[in-house]
Amino acid sequence: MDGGGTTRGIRRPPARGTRQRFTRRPGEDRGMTAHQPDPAPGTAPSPCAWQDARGIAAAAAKGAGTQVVRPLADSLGTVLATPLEALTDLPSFDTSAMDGWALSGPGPWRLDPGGSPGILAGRAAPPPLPDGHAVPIATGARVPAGTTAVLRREHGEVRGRGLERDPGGEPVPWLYANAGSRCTAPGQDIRPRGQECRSGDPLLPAGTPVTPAVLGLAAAAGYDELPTVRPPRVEVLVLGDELLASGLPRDGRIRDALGPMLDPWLRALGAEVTGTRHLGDRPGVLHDAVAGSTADLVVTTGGTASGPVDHLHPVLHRMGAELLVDGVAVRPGHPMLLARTAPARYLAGLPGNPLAAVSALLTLAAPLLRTLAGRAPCAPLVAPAALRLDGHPSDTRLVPVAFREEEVVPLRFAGPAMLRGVAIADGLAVVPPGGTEAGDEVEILELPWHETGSPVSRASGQDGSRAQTCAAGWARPPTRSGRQPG
Ligand SMILES: Nc1nc2c(c(=O)[nH]1)N[C@H]1C(S)=C(S)[C@@H](COP(=O)(O)OP(=O)(O)OC[C@H]3O[C@@H](n4cnc5c(N)ncnc54)[C@H](O)[C@@H]3O)O[C@H]1N2
Ligand code: MOO
Repeated sequence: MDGGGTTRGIRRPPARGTRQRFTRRPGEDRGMTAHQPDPAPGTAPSPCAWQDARGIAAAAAKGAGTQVVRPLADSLGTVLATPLEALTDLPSFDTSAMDGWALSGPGPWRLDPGGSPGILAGRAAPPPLPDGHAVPIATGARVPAGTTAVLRREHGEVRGRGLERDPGGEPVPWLYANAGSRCTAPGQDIRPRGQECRSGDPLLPAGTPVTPAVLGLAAAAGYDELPTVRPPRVEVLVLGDELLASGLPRDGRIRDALGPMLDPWLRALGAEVTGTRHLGDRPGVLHDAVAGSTADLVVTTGGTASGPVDHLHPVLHRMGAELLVDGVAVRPGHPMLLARTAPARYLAGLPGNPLAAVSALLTLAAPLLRTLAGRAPCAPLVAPAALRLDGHPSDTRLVPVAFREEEVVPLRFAGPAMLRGVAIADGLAVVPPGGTEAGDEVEILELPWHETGSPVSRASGQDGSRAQTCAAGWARPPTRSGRQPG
């Protein structure tokens, strides 16, 4: 197992560790479990410890996911809303596992003359096979009642027996197992009905991501459609009069780096992005956009601090929104916030500095979306750091890192306003206050583009149950990105 104290490398420790990490301290359990009373407006601790902020975000939307039944073809990339039970036995009849002959009893076996192709897959129930007889059979065909075994074609030979002739004068065909063949033992090469599952057997739990293999299993088990969790709908509101949508920075204005980044990143986290709008810095426009949004989650960028045109807090206050997280003890991104703007409607306020926005996306939006999308919590990934990771005196730091063999190395250009480091990163290291020494294990937040082919999948091969990554991946069906909300 990979949970032993001596195991090194990039790995997922046992889930028990996850729960310990989210252990609540007295007075800080607000929002940590479903069905707990909501916090009173304005009582969110400020700033909130990073792990607590993640826990609050994960728990805030418990039970808010919506079930939708979809045709199989439209279910890829979603998550099962309910357990999947077999609608049939699998196989649903005793099936030949090989091309050859169905046999009854010990050989040699009498064959019907005429060289018929015998029993083919997809045909109705064949007549019973009398003792001492054989009949040609194809892989996947129903074996007739009375069959004791299937003999593979390469293990048998058809020939006459002495001078025996049929009424037409032709040699009577008999089937002989090849000399030394031990391939006629009872049950040989027969897949018995119900070998894989019985009707009603549980196949997959709720929360299972619908992968191509799940689609195949569901089809085999009799499903035409699946109960799935509707992907959470997210609207992105990009704030800032200084932002340009194209071209080179000019006249003190800069390119919007977050609009192009957030749409696909949110989709990779399992969301359906209904649109990205640029609102500038007008409080009335922001108010109307947030209040009028029908999205499950509104993600705003910028405006979280207390500058002259930072309107997010006043707008949320005017709306009577409930601040679940108002500032997090994390660098970068400490002004990030999470609010409930209406029942089952949330707003994640990402700071404007681009790496701070990434930090907030992973700290607040990702766990909330994971819950809304019906996905089970993901065991954290840990890895030893190749170098010392400098820490903040009192806050958690999130540092872009690259996987190198079985370690992670911190990357340059990791300032709050920079994206150069994270653009080549495999994950963000979670550096506790005070920092870590070279060789210390740190938690890693994976980035969705390193879901496959990374050392993660190799390291977690010791335990297949933990081989899934936290990201939802890039395989979701195309979205209506850019569409204005209706
Ligand atoms: N007096 C204080 N000032 C600031 C504090 C503080 O604690 N006290 N915190 C700083 C930190 S940390 C951050 S992060 C920012 C957060 O600011 P806002 O969320 O209000 O963001 P803005 O002021 O709108 O923008 C900050 C910065 O980011 C640039 N930006 C904004 N949007 C985008 C975008 N879509 N693409 C690229 N760059 C963007 C914007 O031009 C600013 O340079 O507050 C600090 N101030
Ligand atoms: O959150 Mo800010 O970007 O740390 O500087």
